Amino acid sequence: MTEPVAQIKNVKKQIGNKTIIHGISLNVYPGEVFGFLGPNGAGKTTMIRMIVGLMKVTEGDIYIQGNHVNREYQKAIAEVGAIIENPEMYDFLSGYENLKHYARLAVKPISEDRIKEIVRLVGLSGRINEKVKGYSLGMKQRLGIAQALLHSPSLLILDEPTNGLDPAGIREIREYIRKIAHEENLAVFVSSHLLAEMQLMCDRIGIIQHGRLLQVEKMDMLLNKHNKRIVQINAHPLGKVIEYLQALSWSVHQSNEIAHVEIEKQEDIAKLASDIVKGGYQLYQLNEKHESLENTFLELTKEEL
Ligand SMILES: Nc1ncnc2c1ncn2[C@@H]1O[C@H](COP(=O)(O)OP(=O)(O)OP(=O)(O)O)[C@@H](O)[C@H]1O
Repeated sequence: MTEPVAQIKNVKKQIGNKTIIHGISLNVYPGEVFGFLGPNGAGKTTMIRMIVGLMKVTEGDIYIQGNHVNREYQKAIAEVGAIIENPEMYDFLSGYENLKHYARLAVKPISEDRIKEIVRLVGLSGRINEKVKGYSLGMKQRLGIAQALLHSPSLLILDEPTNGLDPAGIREIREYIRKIAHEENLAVFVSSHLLAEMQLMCDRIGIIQHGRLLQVEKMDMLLNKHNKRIVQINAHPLGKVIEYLQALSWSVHQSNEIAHVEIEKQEDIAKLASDIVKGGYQLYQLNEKHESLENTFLELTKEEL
């Protein structure tokens, strides 16, 4: 079993008498993009600030490559590359000069080859000698990622990396993030409030709401689980219809005077209607409802009244 790069163990955060994070535990593994998904105010930035040691945990522990973030800060932080607010870049310098400047500030020496390799990885080789002021926002983001990766960290943390980007920019960032995770065997922890974006970028996601982690799941599992096709039927008498359908091996459950039947393909709809009528029951209504991940996410994070 691969060792996790980041281990978050029962972390709590309290500010004044307000609990912002209520005991979150999760691991992030090398080579994976882990999405931290939740609505605004859920606690994503607070969690990230604790992971990078910008904020103290109230309770619990965070380890990066086995180093405790508070007790072994220098060692832990050497393994982290992060973009938390917009990366600071000098507009009047070229992308390359910016990276050179950061390389000089680094604790460990960074080779010329490493700079070139990172520039290639974020797809800026052709434009790296141009001044940053001519870059698109997406290019600036990628330069920021390059800067965060210069010292070869094991964990890359990105807080809402697609904020402010146009659809083409979002797509680019998404593709580069996936590529970097896989090529560098890097653990990437990325936060967002946008499900559609996370769906395409992440290998696993954790859903956070009101400082609680509601669910952690592999993306493909989550999609399979929630991409069920459901047919809602209203038939009479409903209880009997449900028993009858279950006896015919349909997967049925009832909610609010409606029966929900799971189907796999289009033809199942005709078969279902025909079974009900053949059983001698009255079919009043039948319609398909797509249970998407989006609905599930909205359901999960719905504000409690
Ligand atoms: N210093 C603070 N004092 C009191 N409350 C705070 C403080 N910092 C954050 N909070 C509260 O903690 C909650 C979580 O905030 P946080 O910024 O972590 O959420 P988020 O998920 O990152 O949302 P967003 O995407 O809007 O930044 C919010 O309700 C916020 O108001």
